[in-house]
Amino acid sequence: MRYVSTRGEAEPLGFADALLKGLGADGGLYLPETWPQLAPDVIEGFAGRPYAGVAEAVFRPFVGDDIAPDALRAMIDEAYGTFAHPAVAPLVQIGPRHFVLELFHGPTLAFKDVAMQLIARLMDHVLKERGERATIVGATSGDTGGAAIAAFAGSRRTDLFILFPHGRVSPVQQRQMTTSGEANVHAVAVDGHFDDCQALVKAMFADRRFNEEVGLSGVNSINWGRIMAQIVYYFTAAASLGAPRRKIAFTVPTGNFGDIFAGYAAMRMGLPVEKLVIATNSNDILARTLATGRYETGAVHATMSPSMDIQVSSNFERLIFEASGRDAPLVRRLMGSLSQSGGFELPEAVLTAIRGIFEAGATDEAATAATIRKVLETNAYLLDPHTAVGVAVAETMLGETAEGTAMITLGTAHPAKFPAAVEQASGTAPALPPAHVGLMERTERFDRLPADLGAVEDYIRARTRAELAGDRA
Ligand SMILES: Cc1ncc(COP(=O)(O)O)c(C=O)c1O
Ligand SMILES: N[C@@H](CCOP(=O)(O)O)C(=O)O
Repeated sequence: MRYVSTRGEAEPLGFADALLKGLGADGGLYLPETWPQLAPDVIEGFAGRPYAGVAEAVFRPFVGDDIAPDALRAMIDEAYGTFAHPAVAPLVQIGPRHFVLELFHGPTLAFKDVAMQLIARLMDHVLKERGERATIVGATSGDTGGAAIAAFAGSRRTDLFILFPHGRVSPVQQRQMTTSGEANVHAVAVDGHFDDCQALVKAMFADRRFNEEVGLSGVNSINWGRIMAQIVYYFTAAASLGAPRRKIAFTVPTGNFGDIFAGYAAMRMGLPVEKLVIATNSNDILARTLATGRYETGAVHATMSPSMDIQVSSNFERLIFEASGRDAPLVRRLMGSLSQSGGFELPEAVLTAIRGIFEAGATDEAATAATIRKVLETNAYLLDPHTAVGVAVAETMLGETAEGTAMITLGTAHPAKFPAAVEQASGTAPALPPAHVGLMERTERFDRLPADLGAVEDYIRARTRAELAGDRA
């Protein structure tokens, strides 16, 4: 399988190269040249199969010959062996035809673990085969950073630099990033929003000299490997509820559009999905775009679902590429307008194509809190605020789905990652699972930097050299 850039000016790459590069040299995001197809009987056969087996079937056509089948299977088994639930991603019913897909049983209690546990192993494998090292940079609004640190901590082939917005992540999220104690891990609090962190990461990729000097790699959902890993749970969840014979809709709490794009990918691979619902908090740029056709960035609002406090939604670029019939010049024009004027107008045909598959809704803080309360009262089930955004939007969409359709809302984080918000909404304080007790007492180590490219690059250069010197010693 070859991977092409959404901006059409970077050379197509094989799986292993696309995984290590992360972002195209033209600033574009990689996508498979064609979508592999899974036949209806194969999808039906996923019901009741162990998660790792489904993952292997989904990954194989994407990975091709770049990784030997036995090695791939071993990495999949190891990655999902770190999950605390035997099903990896179990479903919980919260209404007559409404289910929450729990994606938070991994090491850092958020859905990011599903992909990060796998891609850390894949990257390490490829680097080892090539005798190379990589400097990995990541931007986080809270969860990607912790998941990346848990997955890469202690790796001798990577230095990991995670940029998070200072004062804008939950205390649990911050401790997961700042207490690893591993020398190859660097948590950096940036004076700014998540969008500033993400812009810094993209600017580092665009700086060719720096990129080559440190051997840059990325683990945000700009990396195709992240999306690929997230496709699996759309298949396992849908098949366990009767797909492809039963109709399924998904609602996805959305920020950077990576998770829901994985649902789109599953659909393109043959999974019948009635609709994909984008759920946002008051940072509702995607809901506004679907309503008006204009993608317009604005001020970031701080909410109780901080990991979705995002304006520039990276993976929307992948959707535009797809919905425009893979029109790379159009993507270049729209992304140019985004960086120059903070917005762009979607052509009518692209908007119509998107509306044919996606719907979108936004909730405010009061509705999110009310949803946490209501689901606790009716189901004795505690939602985290991000999942609650999804459940609140899904409830408004259920009436518009066909009779019998099952609605699956993605449960993206464990409520104990956001105890203050959950307690304020419901009166119940969620406790960290036993494996995480003691996290809040560990010593923190992080540095604070301005949202300035030069300062961040100098910081990384200095630490990467120190790491290399340490390795030689
Ligand atoms: C808990 C949680 N929910 C939802 C999201 C949104 O996911 P995505 O950025 O893939 O749209 C994030 C962060 O990305 C998150 O951390
Ligand atoms: N919400 C995310 C933001 C980064 O998203 P990614 O999926 O592109 O890594 C986070 O928690 O960091």
